[in-house]
Amino acid sequence: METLDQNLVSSWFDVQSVPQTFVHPPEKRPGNSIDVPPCKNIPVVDLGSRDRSHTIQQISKASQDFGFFQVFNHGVCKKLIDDIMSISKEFHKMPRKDKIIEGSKDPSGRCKFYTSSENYANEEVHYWRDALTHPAHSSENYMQFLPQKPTQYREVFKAYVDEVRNMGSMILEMLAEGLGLSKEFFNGGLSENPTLLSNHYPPCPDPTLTLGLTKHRDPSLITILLQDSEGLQVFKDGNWIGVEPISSGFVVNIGYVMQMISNSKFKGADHRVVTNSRAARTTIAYFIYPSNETVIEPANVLCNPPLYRSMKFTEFLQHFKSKAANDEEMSKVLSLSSS
Ligand SMILES: O=C(O)CCC(=O)C(=O)O
Ligand SMILES: [Fe+2]
Repeated sequence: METLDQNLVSSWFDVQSVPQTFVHPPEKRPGNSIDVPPCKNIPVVDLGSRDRSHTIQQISKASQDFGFFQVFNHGVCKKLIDDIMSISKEFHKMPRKDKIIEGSKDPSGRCKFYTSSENYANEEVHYWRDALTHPAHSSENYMQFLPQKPTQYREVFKAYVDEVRNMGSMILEMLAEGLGLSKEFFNGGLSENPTLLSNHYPPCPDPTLTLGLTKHRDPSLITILLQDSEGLQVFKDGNWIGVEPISSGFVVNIGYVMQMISNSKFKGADHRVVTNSRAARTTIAYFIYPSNETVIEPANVLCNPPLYRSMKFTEFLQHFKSKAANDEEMSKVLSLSSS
């Protein structure tokens, strides 16, 4: 039987050609669109601006038009951004056995190191990435389950998530206000379960055939992403457009949960990751998820009429896991008309 350490893309990526099990069918592979020009229209927002209502306007419009924006002047210090990026790269550079050991200290499996998608055994075609994920609260109780190597991992992680949490709250407050809801609307259960995901995409001999991640919409409220180089693409009006990395900036995208709560005023954006043949790419995603029992439904004031039915986040996730590949199907099961 194949084992994780052999399957890790980082264990064998330096091959002459792409293995057949990583070649996507023509309609899904990127082909020539690996090199789409970066899009200058995705708004880049100054979160520290004194003109708060202008900022709210900017991020609300971006959330309607693209489901994506970038932020700078966000309060997360540059050193922490550099440190979390370096420590993640170091993690993915460790010997494969160490990565597996360090990523499996949590008996409940919430800290997990894997390759391709979490569903390797059942996927038709594999993805060109390795990933480490774990809860992103900095509680002392959970620290024991995080990697101990690289030696600074826990310390850097804790400092990083403490600051990212504040930025996340600030963004959620502004999105709430932009929707006409109270500033605190997303506090509590709706944002109780932040999760970190460190993605590593090794160089690939033929990026036209492969994907780091297929077209998807995040099952989060919002996602806050740090990227070290290009590779992220957004599907907009039938075309793929590149999200250009900005120095010390974050990419923010709207997830399905926000789409449901906002009654589709804000749109979850479809995105994917393409690979490149030059250098490995590392990204760190901070997903803001509700707790499992939290009910998600369109906010009352936005219901004229409600487009989605209420459900607990766990139920939503079950639908997402079985229907994620198909947005139309997903809309059907979430919409009121299906209940
Ligand atoms: O790595 C990226 O650029 C995006 C990752 C992503 O979309 C995800 O992890 O959901
Ligand atoms: Fe994503």
